[in-house]
Amino acid sequence: MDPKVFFSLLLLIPFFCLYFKRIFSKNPPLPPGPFAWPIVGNFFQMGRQLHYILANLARIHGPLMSLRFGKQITIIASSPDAAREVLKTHDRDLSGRYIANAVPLINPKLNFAFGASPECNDYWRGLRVICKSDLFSAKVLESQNHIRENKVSELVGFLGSKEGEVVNLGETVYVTFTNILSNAIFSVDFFDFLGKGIGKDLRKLIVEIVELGMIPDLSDFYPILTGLDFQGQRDFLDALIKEGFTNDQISQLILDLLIAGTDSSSMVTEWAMAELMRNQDVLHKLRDELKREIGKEMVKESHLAHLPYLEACVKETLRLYPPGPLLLPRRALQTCQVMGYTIPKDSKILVNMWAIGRDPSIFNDPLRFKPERFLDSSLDFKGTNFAYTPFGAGRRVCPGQPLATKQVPLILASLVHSFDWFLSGGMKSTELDMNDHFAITLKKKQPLQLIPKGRK
Ligand code: HEM
Repeated sequence: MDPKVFFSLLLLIPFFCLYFKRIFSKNPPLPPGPFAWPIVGNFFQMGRQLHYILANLARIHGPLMSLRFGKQITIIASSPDAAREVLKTHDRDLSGRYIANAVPLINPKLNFAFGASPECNDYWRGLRVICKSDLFSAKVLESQNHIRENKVSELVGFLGSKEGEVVNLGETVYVTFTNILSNAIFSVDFFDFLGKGIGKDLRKLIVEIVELGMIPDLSDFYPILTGLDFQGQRDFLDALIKEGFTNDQISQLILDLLIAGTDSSSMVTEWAMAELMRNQDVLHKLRDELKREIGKEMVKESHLAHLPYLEACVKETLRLYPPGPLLLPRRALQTCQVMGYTIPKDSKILVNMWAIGRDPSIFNDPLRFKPERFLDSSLDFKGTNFAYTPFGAGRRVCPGQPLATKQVPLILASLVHSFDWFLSGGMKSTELDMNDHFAITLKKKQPLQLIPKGRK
């Protein structure tokens, strides 16, 4: 046989195998998706801005789509119905966490993790219960509101000292979000606004994990925490110790909480401020509400319940810029059938919440920052309406949501109420770069640089 014909036939074998497998398989097919090349699959169709690419592909292939990367199958849900199937109807089967081999969120020595726990095992269950009752319950959060208000007043003090100077807004509020969490657990600040303090290396460590996907040396981190001897606030730590968690496991848990909770909250605040700078009419409405309800006082948590426009601004920011645009990747614990398609065991599952939030068939004029759309809307953060679940839903729903939805509005309101803000270098608000950069979380590509001026 002519070698050319022979090699062409050889190349066709995988296609024939796939064809016959599909014809004779008893299972329904995989969800539709773009053509996958042998071995590399859809690798060359992907890129860094995965949320955009997946949204465009879903327009062609539908709300439940599959991609292949080598042997790995990835399923993407891109509509409220598909999200409901993944996060509610098949929540149990799809409640594993998919962790890429390169990202070492699970310490191999401990074989222990929380957000990165590969399945909902006893460790994970124990941690969820303790977090819910001893860190994020309404009672605990209420008893710690002085911590958040103190940290926010330090933030306002620091920004006051920077009047007329350019500040990197995201990095500045990041310090406050970190110290809120470190004080809630240990009664200590991890670092100050100059980056000095016991947790000074923490930022570098988290950037390595979250943005660069690098394998950091966690052994530097554990002594920082264990060295603290768990002083101060004891309830959360006592509950963990009582349940038999070791110091190393507790350190790993704190690292998980810091990774999941601090960047996400600072990003939302940064995006919200960027949108307020671009939409001065919204900024003025928000200011009017704050002035009406609070007068010249500092913003307190007790004010938040009376600030519906502030809440709408936060919700609108989370619609356009969910820090987890694809939520956190899940993993199929077993093969199951969803919307008439087969999802094989160990598939990676993504929910494109970013695409759902920008879908014109769900949200009118979706690219406009229009908080008013949330004023008379029943959409909330509970994860029951699948057109809007920035905190996820089901078993793996964000446990930090009760804290996040207190601290983000508190800080945003304080920034708006206490300062006038100007863009650096005389930039006009229409020139503000709103491009994003997606690396696990959705960052602003150009950090927001603003100049504060205290309001009288
Ligand atoms: C605006 C802020 C935040 C947003 C938008 C957010 C969003 C999310 C999302 C989408 C998930 C994945 C849910 C799923 O798989 O269905 C998640 C998981 C998680 N979040 Fe948050 N989060 C925020 C703040 C926080 C805070 C403040 C903490 C804690 C201090 C936190 C701790 C966690 C943890 C531990 C997980 C993993 C839960 C698990 O796998 O069981 N998050 N978050």
